[in-house]
Amino acid sequence: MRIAMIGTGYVGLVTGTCFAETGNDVICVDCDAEKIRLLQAGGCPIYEPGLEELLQRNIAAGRLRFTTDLPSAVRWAKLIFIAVGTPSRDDGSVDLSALWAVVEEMAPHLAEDAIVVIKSTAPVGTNAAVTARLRELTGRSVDVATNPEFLKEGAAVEDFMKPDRVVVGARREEVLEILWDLYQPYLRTDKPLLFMSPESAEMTKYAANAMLATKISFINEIAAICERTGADINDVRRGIGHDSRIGFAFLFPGVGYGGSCFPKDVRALAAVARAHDVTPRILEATHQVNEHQKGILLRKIREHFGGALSDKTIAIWGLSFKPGTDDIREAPSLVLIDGLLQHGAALRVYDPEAMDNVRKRYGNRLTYCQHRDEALDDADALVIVTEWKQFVHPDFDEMKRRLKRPVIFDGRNIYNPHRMKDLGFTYYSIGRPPVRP
Ligand SMILES: NC(=O)c1ccc[n+]([C@@H]2O[C@H](COP(=O)([O-])OP(=O)(O)OC[C@H]3O[C@@H](n4cnc5c(N)ncnc54)[C@H](O)[C@@H]3O)[C@@H](O)[C@H]2O)c1
Ligand SMILES: O=c1ccn([C@@H]2O[C@H](COP(=O)(O)OP(=O)(O)O[C@H]3O[C@H](CO)[C@@H](O)[C@H](O)[C@H]3O)[C@@H](O)[C@H]2O)c(=O)[nH]1
Repeated sequence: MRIAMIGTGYVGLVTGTCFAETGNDVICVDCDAEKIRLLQAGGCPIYEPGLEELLQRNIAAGRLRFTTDLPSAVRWAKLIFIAVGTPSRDDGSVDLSALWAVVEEMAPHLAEDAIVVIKSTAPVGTNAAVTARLRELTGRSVDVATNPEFLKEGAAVEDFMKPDRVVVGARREEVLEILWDLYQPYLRTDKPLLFMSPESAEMTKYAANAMLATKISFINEIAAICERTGADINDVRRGIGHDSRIGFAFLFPGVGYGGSCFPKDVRALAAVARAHDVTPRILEATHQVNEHQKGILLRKIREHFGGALSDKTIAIWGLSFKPGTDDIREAPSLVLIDGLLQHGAALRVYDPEAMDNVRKRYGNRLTYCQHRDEALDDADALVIVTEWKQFVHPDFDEMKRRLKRPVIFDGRNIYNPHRMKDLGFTYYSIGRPPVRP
């Protein structure tokens, strides 16, 4: 199948590469000329486990190409996926300007039998609006399907190759058949392709993200109650997770959800609800709890040091919004860094992949450390924001030698409080009472 992927970001690049892997001819398009130049030169603009190897293999096989020339790519392709960003506006509603720019630019170049597939997350009604606009621009009826993407960053290739399900919203059976054929290699076990209306497909994407975000805000609220009452959230989490009606997934307490999806999609669905006279009480609560949660580490740090931080040096481990990615969009680490800087603290930071992105944002206001342990040198405390695997088993003796004081604020509950107490640390975590040596 000849596929044009318009928008070569986290989703477009992973999706395009994975389509090439099953033998399709794919051309990835982006208006960012620098990104395309890097990809054409064999580089990879993002960190995503397994992606680079897959990219190289498919480029070498001649199945995967990159261009800024949207018209030529559209003329050549049978399937045209749109995977551009759909960010939030200030009021929480979705900014679809990139998607509309693509629709306007592609229209004159669409082949007679081309199918447009919206992969970007876009609110209910977008498919109908794009269909109507393409009819105006081309003077004929163009097939427009909605095929939301459910991959997670840090596990994007794995998620795309082995999806729990594929959702296709389309108005004609023939379109479904073509997309079924495309996705069949990824659905070889018992995983379904679910066919529905474009409206239901659009809602499914938002409902899935809102449900997952709500679980996280729920457990973070329970963690806050645990902390005040002497209960341990980790025991409570296990106590409820074993109930098969509840399960364990997405019930890890932490520093709030970040990333380019949950924050914006919860707000976007709330905006859609309000626009249709539905009061989105749960969605608003989910968002508010999360905003509050992003401040939890700063509150604990200030309380520990009695408010003043201007003579303190804080070490931070983990800057990306989750492990396995270099992405810092809406990362809780940024809220913490902004707060600590505002209170005058000096910061020594380390992340295995996200340092370049953080450096672009903060310049020389932070000290960037090459190695995990280097960040600890002469710091008054260590703060763990992202649970990268390499933070789980540090040398605690070395940690104590390097830190000015043996104090840890753990935003991801990666250590056992009893052990930390025995090792001589003052240890704060989420939803568990603090321990002191
Ligand atoms: N990141 C994820 O994990 C994820 C997962 C599922 C769904 N989504 C959704 O997928 C969409 C894309 O997300 P992303 O994280 O890949 O975004 P991204 O910002 O990483 O990538 C978007 C790309 O589109 C390009 N672009 C913008 N306007 C363009 C135009 N007119 N022509 C060509 N290229 C253009 C940008 O230069 C950028 O490279 C969003 O709607 C998002 O909500 C994201
Ligand atoms: O139990 C948990 C699980 C996650 N998180 C946080 O939630 C955020 C999002 O994590 P995750 O969902 O793993 O990554 P994303 O790449 O944002 O993926 C989400 O958003 C994508 C974009 O829409 C969807 O495609 C995915 O299905 C959906 O999981 C991160 O900050 C995590 O630290 C928690 O705090 N506790």
